[in-house]
Amino acid sequence: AYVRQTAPPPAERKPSQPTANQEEPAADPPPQTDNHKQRRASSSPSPEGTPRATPSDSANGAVPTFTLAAHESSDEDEEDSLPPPSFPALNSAQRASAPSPAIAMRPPTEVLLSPGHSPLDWANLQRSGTNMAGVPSLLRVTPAMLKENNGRKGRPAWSSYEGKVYNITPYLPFHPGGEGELRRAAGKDGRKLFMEVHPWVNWDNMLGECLVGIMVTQEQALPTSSLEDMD
Ligand code: HEM
Repeated sequence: AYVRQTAPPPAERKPSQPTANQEEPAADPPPQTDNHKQRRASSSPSPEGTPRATPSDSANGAVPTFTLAAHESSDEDEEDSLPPPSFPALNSAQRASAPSPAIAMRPPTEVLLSPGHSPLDWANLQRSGTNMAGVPSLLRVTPAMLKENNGRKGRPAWSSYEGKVYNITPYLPFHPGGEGELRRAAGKDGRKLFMEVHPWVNWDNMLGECLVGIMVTQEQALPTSSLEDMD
């Protein structure tokens, strides 16, 4: 037969059940903040409301109430560590209802992506493992090569981000900010433009299958000066 182990002392049990006993009136409540009182008052059982267990019905009355204060403060710690709210979402009410100049840093961009070019379509294409770099193997890309591949005159559009070079050509019709905006980064380092608009976007996730290679200096690109030869 199953024999129940001796329960741990309440002080040890409490942290794993942080909210369980919050609404139970304590026999002898400790001093509390106003905020705490309000919360408790709004959730306290009324005689006409749903019947609730009274302290005498359960062992909860025995739980030391000082842990409530401990929980309260840990609550605040969690809130403090949350990241700040991000820029208003495209579909947020703040944007829709005449945003204040202080909040709207620039007007919302209305970009209509052609059918089959939604973010989900791009995600599926990336996941399919299709190599979209347009090169047979990873290259060492010199500044001159990057500049050359600017998407004009039938050439591919490359763009570098923190030393990695991506072929952004296949992504152009998928870019939620529009093809024209993305083209501004063609043939150059796009990090600054990128970070000004959407620092929350992860370019390596988005363009992993478009990786062309890494940036090197002109000298590093020369066969005679590769790292192996220098040893
Ligand atoms: C190649 C790297 C880039 C990738 C992977 C990329 C990806 C994205 C993604 C995923 C969004 C939607 C963001 C969201 O809804 O939160 C977006 C929006 C946008 N992107 Fe890019 N982007 C890139 C480069 C750029 C560059 C270089 C510019 C500007 C020159 C730019 C301008 C914009 C704009 C204006 C929007 C619309 C944002 C809005 O209205 O909230 N993007 N981009």
